[in-house]
Amino acid sequence: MAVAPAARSRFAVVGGGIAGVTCAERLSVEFPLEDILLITASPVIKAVTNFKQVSKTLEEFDVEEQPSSVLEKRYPNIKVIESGITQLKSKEHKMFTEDGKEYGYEKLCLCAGAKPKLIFEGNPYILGIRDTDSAQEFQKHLAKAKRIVVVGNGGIALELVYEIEGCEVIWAIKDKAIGNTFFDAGAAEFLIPKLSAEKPETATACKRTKYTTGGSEKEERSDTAADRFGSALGPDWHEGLHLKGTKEFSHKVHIETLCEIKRIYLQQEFIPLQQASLSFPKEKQNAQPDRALWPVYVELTNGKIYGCDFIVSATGVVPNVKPFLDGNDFALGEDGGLKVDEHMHTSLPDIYAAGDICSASWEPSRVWQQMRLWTQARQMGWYAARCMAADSFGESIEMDFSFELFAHVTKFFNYKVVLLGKYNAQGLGSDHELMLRCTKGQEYVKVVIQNGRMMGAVLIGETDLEETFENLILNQMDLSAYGEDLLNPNVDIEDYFD
Ligand SMILES: Cc1cc2nc3c(=O)[nH]c(=O)nc-3n(C[C@H](O)[C@H](O)[C@H](O)COP(=O)(O)OP(=O)(O)OC[C@H]3O[C@@H](n4cnc5c(N)ncnc54)[C@H](O)[C@@H]3O)c2cc1C
Ligand SMILES: NC(=O)C1=CN([C@@H]2O[C@H](COP(=O)(O)OP(=O)(O)OC[C@H]3O[C@@H](n4cnc5c(N)ncnc54)[C@H](OP(=O)(O)O)[C@@H]3O)[C@@H](O)[C@H]2O)C=CC1
Repeated sequence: MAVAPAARSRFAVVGGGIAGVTCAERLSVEFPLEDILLITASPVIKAVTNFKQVSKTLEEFDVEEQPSSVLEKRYPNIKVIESGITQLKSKEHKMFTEDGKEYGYEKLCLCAGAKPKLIFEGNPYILGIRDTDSAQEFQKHLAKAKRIVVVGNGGIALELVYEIEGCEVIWAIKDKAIGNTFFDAGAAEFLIPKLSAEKPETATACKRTKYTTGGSEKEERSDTAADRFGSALGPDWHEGLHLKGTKEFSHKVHIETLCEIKRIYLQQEFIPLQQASLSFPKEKQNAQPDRALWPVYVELTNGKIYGCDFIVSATGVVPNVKPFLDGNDFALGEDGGLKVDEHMHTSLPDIYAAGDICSASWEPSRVWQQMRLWTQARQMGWYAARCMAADSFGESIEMDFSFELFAHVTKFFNYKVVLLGKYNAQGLGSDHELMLRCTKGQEYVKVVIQNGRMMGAVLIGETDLEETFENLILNQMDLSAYGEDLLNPNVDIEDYFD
């Protein structure tokens, strides 16, 4: 295809998710007289609205899907190009888009996000959930399903098993307890009863980030890069969806622990093997006492076999670096993300990265770690823009305060969940103690202590402890003298440390 002559911008950003949009907005404020180019494969952008800093590091905001024209109206020097980048030529400071155009840049920030890391990729019975389109596809399949298998033990699986109604769920996890990416076995134990309870009609109010699809009618689209690379969903993504199968019950979740999927059989492969009783002892075919026929069968590494309508692979993400960054010599982290230093700079000159696409490769604070989350996408996008500005002015810049302490507020099983610092004692070895307080059905509080200092905390329920604990982790005060009083419900901990 003939390529149109290059338009050159001083600043360009790739990606219309939270990281890219926040970066472009900040650049637009820093450089009001420059055109800021935002190139994105998605037809809508994700904008942060109603941002509120609730404490030093905890933040709340709403996220809205908007047409790019709304962003351009709010920031007249941002120009949005809706076309996927097919190739980056970093040595020439040039990018090429699907619609045959070429764009030059002086400084570029890559915010192309990540995509689901699917098991058995390519199998038509495996679904992943990332963006609005894949969530709607999932809903469509679920509406006809009697039983599904969910694989994975992180954020998406936790949300799905709780939200799905009227469909049996076989949840296959590698670990002993549910929710390994967010909490420990104690918290899992606290949450489990919710899976057998009726779901409340309306969710209880809870302070956290909210997600809305506002401002745009979804248009009919052809299969362009936009469909393949939508922005990631986020908090409350399931609220607008009807996640109901064909049955009338609320929850019916069966958990298979310490296992992975070994093999997947289509019905036409499975039935002859079963009839010949070749490799499937009857006692292991747990899930078909009714002798129902299923479109697909899953063999787990524990030897059990389940028939189901389809499988959800909620098994994490891989940063979106292929194929458009091929041919450039980026240093990659172990997780496949673009390595960035403390100034969000990749290994290549004039190229920065932020959000799910990047791997934080600086020496982090003792109580911060990267997790691919909405809040970190916003913080990184904002900070990357400030670093790009500082480099342009030849100024130095200090690491943003948001990277001092890991802080995440979310909601699982309709409980408010706050995670602070090394909430799971990540990287602390065995040299730490845990303190717990739990009231069944109400709250679960876990604190991680090392050398008398608080290193992390998990707060489930309306504990009101987040600000005090955030301060205690940040100031690293020696808490040895307080002992058990730290979690004594009869001691007003806030007054104690005022
Ligand atoms: C189902 C689900 C639920 C989630 N829930 C939460 C939650 O409750 N809390 C939380 O904090 N986080 C949550 N997350 C994670 C959060 O959504 C992501 O971490 C965050 O949105 C990442 O933002 P990003 O801007 O880095 O990437 P993305 O949002 O993925 O945006 C990437 C952008 O790059 C564009 N792009 C990709 N390739 C190209 C290309 N070649 N050329 C041009 N543009 C390109 C895409 O179109 C998109 O606009 C959830 C994720 C999912 C999938
Ligand atoms: N409320 C929130 O904050 C939410 C956040 N998110 C974010 O969205 C992104 C995508 O979510 P999700 O897909 O759940 O990713 P997560 O990274 O949260 O979890 C992935 C899970 O899949 C497991 N896993 C990985 N490979 C396999 C495999 N081959 N077989 C079985 N299990 C496997 C992982 O185990 P192991 O860790 O042992 O590898 C982990 O339990 C994440 O960045 C997540 O943080 C999503 C939903 C809600």
